[in-house]
Amino acid sequence: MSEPKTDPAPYNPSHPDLFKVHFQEGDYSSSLRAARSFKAGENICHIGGYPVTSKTWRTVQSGIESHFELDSDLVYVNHSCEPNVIFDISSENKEDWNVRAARDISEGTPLEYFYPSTEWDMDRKFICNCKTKTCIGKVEGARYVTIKELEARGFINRHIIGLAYSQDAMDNTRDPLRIR
Ligand SMILES: C[S@@+](CC[C@H](N)C(=O)[O-])C[C@H]1O[C@@H](n2cnc3c(N)ncnc32)[C@H](O)[C@@H]1O
Repeated sequence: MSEPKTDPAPYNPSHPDLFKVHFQEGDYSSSLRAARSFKAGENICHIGGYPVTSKTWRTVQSGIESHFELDSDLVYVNHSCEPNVIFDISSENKEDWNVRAARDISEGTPLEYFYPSTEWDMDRKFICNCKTKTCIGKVEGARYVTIKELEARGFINRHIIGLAYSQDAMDNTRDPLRIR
């Protein structure tokens, strides 16, 4: 005899006054949309979560070998190569981890951040559909992006900058004539 069907738990928005999930049919096509407007530089909310032992498609990298699972609707923030929000997790104090508006954002706009600003080598890579002028094409993590391309995004977390410069130094030691 088959198990009786139970209804899935109803969606309970984590920050209804700030943003809401826009559920969309199809694999991973949902997004998070602003529930009000934000000014450039404005702190949108705190980034909270719990540490996990290995990275997945939904974790965020907070250090060279540390990853955490988001505890809110922020898990629905998609990637853009020209992002409108910043995930700032550079502080050693987790209380200071915040999502900030990278520019003015109007109500209803999808909130998107640049995934390589937190991720070095992503668990699941994908072809970007952001359709911006500066699109990097395949989103794999900062390991596969040049320092110039990273710095062009304006904000990259400290652990990623450290990893990128270490990789660059190692590459230049192997090939001193290489221009990155
Ligand atoms: C943490 S989830 C973000 C929420 C996701 N869209 C969903 O519906 O659950 C990350 C996944 O969303 C998709 N995604 C995010 N940004 C994307 C982009 N710019 N282009 C294509 N797929 C994207 C990818 O499948 C990625 O692995």
